[in-house]
Amino acid sequence: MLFHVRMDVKIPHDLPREQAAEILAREKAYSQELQRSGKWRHIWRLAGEYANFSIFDVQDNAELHAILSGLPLFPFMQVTVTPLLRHPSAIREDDS
Ligand SMILES: O=C(O)C[C@H]1C=CC(=O)O1
Repeated sequence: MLFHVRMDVKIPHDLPREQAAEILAREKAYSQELQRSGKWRHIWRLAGEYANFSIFDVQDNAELHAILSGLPLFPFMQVTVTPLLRHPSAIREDDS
């Protein structure tokens, strides 16, 4: 199942710098591992915002929830999920 996910990040200003750096390093490693696995298909920065648009390809809602709630930055994110399905006019074969 494909999901569009918007992640808006708000790290509190009073979070110690070293703690923020450690969380960001773990976030990057977690994200890149999921990208290598094929579950996190796309990640795009939204210009001018500390936010991304991502596409996930997972088994079901439960797997998506487990992945998102495991993000090291999850406590500092607002996450918006939109389930996707193939558009009847789509011509790319790998878009499902
Ligand atoms: O920077 C972000 O958009 C938040 C988060 C998502 C993946 C990652 O490495 O950081």
